[in-house]
Amino acid sequence: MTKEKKILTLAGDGIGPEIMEQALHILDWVQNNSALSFHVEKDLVGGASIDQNGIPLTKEVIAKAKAADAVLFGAVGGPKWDGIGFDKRPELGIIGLRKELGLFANLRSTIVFDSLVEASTIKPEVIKGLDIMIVRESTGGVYFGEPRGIETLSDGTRKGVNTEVYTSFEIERIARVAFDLARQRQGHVCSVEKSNVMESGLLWREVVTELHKKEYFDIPLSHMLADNCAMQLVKNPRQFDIILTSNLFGDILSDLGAMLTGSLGMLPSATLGARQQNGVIPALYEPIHGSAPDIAGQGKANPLALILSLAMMLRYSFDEQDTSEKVVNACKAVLDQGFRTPDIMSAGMKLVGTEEMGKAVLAELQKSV
Ligand SMILES: NC(=O)c1ccc[n+]([C@@H]2O[C@H](COP(=O)([O-])OP(=O)(O)OC[C@H]3O[C@@H](n4cnc5c(N)ncnc54)[C@H](O)[C@@H]3O)[C@@H](O)[C@H]2O)c1
Ligand SMILES: CC(C)[C@H](C(=O)O)[C@@H](O)C(=O)O
Ligand SMILES: [Mg+2]
Repeated sequence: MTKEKKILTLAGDGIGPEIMEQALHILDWVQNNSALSFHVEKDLVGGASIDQNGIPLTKEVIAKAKAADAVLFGAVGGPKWDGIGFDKRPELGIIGLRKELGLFANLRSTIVFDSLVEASTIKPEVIKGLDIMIVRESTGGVYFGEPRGIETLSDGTRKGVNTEVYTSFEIERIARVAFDLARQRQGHVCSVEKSNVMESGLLWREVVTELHKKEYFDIPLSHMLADNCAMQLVKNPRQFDIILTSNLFGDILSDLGAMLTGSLGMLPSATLGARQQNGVIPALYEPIHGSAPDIAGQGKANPLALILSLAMMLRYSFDEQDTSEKVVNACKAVLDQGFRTPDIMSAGMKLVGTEEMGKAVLAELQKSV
């Protein structure tokens, strides 16, 4: 009998709760159809937590996240909380969890499913078969660097400051993740920075090159400046296998990657920390998109990015490759059958809402047993 796995679900704001509801049905199915058994606890994060507790991430939630085997996360933020200061914004819910749990490796899987080739705004022949993993550093860089803030100068004008900081330890740690993944995928790594204008970028390039020379010389490695990378991702995205990059560049390039796959609603992610003494790797799984305030509450959101994040959870946290593949294949099958939420809709397809899409995936899974 496998030990019960603890999962903390944090649905968050906007479309977060809508897509989480569908993911939880899939989780139930997994529990009933695999050796895994789950203890699922739900809590508040982001704006929902601000409304209830006055802050976006409570100590209790941090403690529950640390005690869990995995966290499944929806999305945070929205116009309701726009005026709140940076020390209390809903987005601190996710940034704080990454920092508190030491989740430094954000893996953003950018895959174009065959039946969605037409949903992308990029020509089919450019993106067909695309499979990129963006390895984004997620506990450092300009998101956390000091000094930061907004100050009023003596002449009454104001100055906003953020600082990009990377240590060689942080760069080497995330580079290892990228190289190890490349080895598993028999792939290659493109390391992306701005070493032409930023010292942190130059250090990034030096550290990655050093590590590659010492321990990963069997893996093909290239370097690219981030602005060129954005252009190359649109021009010829299949030249990439693994993109290794910083927190900020990874954030931007992964939204770009999402549109290659058809929609922000299609891109899942896993954010992992270092293995702890008890053998557990802290992990959080979330779609890369936000709370989508423009469609929240309308039952239109695409739940597939979160369901695919759940599939990543089965793979990376619970070593359930078969069940993970079943979930991915069920998502592929519903797309092959023509089910489309509005974000991926095209002529001749079957327009469905969040719930119908979730049910269609579940129905496919039920067929697979
Ligand atoms: N991890 C997170 O929680 C996360 C990530 C990104 C943005 N945000 C926050 O979300 C809020 C809104 O940000 P934004 O509008 O810039 O980005 P967003 O990702 O919420 O939305 C951008 C666009 O993509 C669409 N979209 C996103 N997810 C979708 C889905 N699953 N199905 C269909 N369409 C989808 C939205 O409708 C919108 O048009 C902000 O407060 C932002 O800080 C949170
Ligand atoms: C909400 C925000 C803090 C977050 C980020 O910038 O990391 C989001 O855009 C993401 O991509 O996960
Ligand atoms: Mg983002």
